[in-house]
Amino acid sequence: MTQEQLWQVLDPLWADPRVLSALFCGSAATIVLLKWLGHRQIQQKMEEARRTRDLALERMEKAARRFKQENPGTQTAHILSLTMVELAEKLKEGSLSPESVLYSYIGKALEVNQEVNCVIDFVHGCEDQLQKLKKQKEKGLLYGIPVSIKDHIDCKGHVSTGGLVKFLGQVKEEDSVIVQVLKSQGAIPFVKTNIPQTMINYDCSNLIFGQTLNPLNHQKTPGGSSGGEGALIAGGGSLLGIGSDVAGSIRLPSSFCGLCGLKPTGFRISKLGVISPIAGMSSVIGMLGPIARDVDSLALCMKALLCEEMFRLDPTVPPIPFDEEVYTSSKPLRIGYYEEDGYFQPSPSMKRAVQQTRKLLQEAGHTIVPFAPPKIDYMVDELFTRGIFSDGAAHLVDSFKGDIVDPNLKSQFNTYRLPALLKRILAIILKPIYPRIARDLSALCGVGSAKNLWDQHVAVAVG
Ligand SMILES: CCCCCCCC/C=C\CCCCCCCC(=O)NCC(=O)O
Repeated sequence: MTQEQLWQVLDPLWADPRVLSALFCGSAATIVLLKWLGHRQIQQKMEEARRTRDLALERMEKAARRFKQENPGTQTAHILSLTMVELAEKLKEGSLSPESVLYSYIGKALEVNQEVNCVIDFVHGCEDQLQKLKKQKEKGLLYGIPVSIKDHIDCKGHVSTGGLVKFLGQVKEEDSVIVQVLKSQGAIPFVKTNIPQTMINYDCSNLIFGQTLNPLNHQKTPGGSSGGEGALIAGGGSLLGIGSDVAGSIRLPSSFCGLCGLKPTGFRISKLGVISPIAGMSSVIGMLGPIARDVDSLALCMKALLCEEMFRLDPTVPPIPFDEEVYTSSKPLRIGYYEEDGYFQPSPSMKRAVQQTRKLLQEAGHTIVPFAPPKIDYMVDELFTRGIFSDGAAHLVDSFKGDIVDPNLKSQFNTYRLPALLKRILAIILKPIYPRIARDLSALCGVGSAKNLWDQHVAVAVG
């Protein structure tokens, strides 16, 4: 049949409004059906992940119960009350067994989880790690210390979800480098903890595992993105956690939960075996780091991590060990501080904390120098925000494909996915009334070209 003959057959049909409306309704119904099927598939995957999580929690419960029955004399309350440094000493000298410590923390983590929903998986290999440790002659710096691990850090046999459905089912075949190093130092990674969807957020909620609450006040968030860590440690269910931080993800939950956290200098710790929805973004350097109840725990963790094993497993990590001399030195220091950075409004409690710290440092003989962070608007808008979103948020928006956006992230996500032209027009309109929002919107357009990205990297390097 020629094209002309085909049109002769079709022409009268096209002119018929019933055919047109049937075609329109059919297409609309197909789109709705496909969307519904996609949605249902996502829901099913999330339900499956929740079932797996519930089974893991049951397994934890059984392990803790069995240990309690077999060891009724275990001084759980005493173990849980010790600082990490005290615990490490007792484990090393043998006055406490790694079993008693691990199972005490498994039991407590379950209790805290019931209250604030912070644990998403039980690292079942922890019981094998325990047996392995007992056979080793050499005791590492973290011998017998249970450690909680943020969701996106790979643990062999477990999924790193990023709070995203697309990663569900992808069971990791290897431990991340940081988990390998922790184990080589005698630590026992025992649970994985909750995060916000994608981790580019300061709350702690995703549609797979739900919202994590702050144990100090259930009306509040524990902060994010290492919010599961913050909640678990603040609740007493772990005494050392590994989080990650690009733009506050260790520091915010530590602050919101009354804990200590450290974002180490860039590249200090290996990130091999860690997932990220913005992998490739290198204007603001992300790092893994510890969260704990006190500074000495952070120092002990860093001392343990900055070891030959880390430098061997990831040769891109500078082989510089922890500087004990600097850490223990009592030489007076010259320390800069500010109460307000001229951009973000500090709460009265934040100001108070800075003032109290300043006073204590002065009393300890240090020289305290107030300073104003230079070119703050340029630093925050052009180097930080435009740096994180140098691709115009394209990678982040892509990571939501095949997923449902958590309601907590909806306004954030909707802003990111606006076309660049619209963001630019809105920025121009809003500039006279809301200059900061206008600058944010402009920064969210990204840098535009590879040439501009190189210029941006230079600007970050020279300030
Ligand atoms: C009209 C509304 C305008 C909204 C403008 C939004 C501007 C957003 C600017 C900055 C937000 C950056 C959020 C970054 C969170 C990063 C948390 C983090 O460190 N994650 C990494 C990790 O967990 O490793």
